[in-house]
Amino acid sequence: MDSRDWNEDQDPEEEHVSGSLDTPLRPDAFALSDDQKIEGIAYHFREIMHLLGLDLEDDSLKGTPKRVAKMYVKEIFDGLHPDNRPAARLFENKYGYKQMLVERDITLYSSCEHHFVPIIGKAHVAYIPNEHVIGLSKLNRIVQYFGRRPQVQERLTCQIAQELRDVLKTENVAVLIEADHLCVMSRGVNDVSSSTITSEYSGLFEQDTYRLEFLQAIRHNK
Ligand SMILES: Nc1nc2c(ncn2[C@@H]2O[C@H](COP(=O)(O)OP(=O)(O)OP(=O)(O)O)[C@@H](O)[C@H]2O)c(=O)[nH]1
Ligand SMILES: [Zn+2]
Repeated sequence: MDSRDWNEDQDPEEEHVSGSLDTPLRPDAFALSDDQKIEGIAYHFREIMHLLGLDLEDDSLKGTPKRVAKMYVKEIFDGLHPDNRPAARLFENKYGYKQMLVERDITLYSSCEHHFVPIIGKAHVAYIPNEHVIGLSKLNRIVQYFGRRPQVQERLTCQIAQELRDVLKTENVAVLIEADHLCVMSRGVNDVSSSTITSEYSGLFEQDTYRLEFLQAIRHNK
């Protein structure tokens, strides 16, 4: 493949207005293999470095285009590919557990889709089970999967909540994310003290009692 073909048929003026929670993807987003994507991204990243005036013969810099491309495709953006959606390990709720389960302080790494710099934070999730409970680590994996995309924090929050509702077959779900955006901290307004909180509550969590119990649980010191 000539990596310069990448993106050729996309009209840069075209507006992508999506009414759904889905990350806006091209219809042919999965037409290329990972290796083809890495080759194309490395080519273009080399061009970016070249335009910045960097010496691509330097032994520390010459591997960077490929390194960045691999990092995008295989690591920080691998949540774009549905093949990487975590399998949800469910167990029968034999114990009849009917209270809320809160998994708090889940490490969150994501990337700002406006500037392609990191979003770093914590996600707190809760649900009230019906017939099934989920393996705890799968809650972390769901957060990780949706974090590993270019994101805005609002969509990230809603995507995680929707996935939990789908997987757990219950509306009784809460998600709260508190995060620092490097695009706000290290450039632009250069504000290192502000942080961003987003939340989504559905089912019983729309009621104050449940919401407050959740908020209290995530604020409680370990
Ligand atoms: N709502 C929302 N905005 C975000 C998020 N991440 C970054 N942004 C904002 O996206 C906006 C992009 O605005 P622009 O004016 O196009 O970009 P900019 O010129 O770099 O703006 P500044 O960051 O103010 O310098 C900025 O205000 C960012 O702070 C997010 O998760 N949610
Ligand atoms: Zn940003």
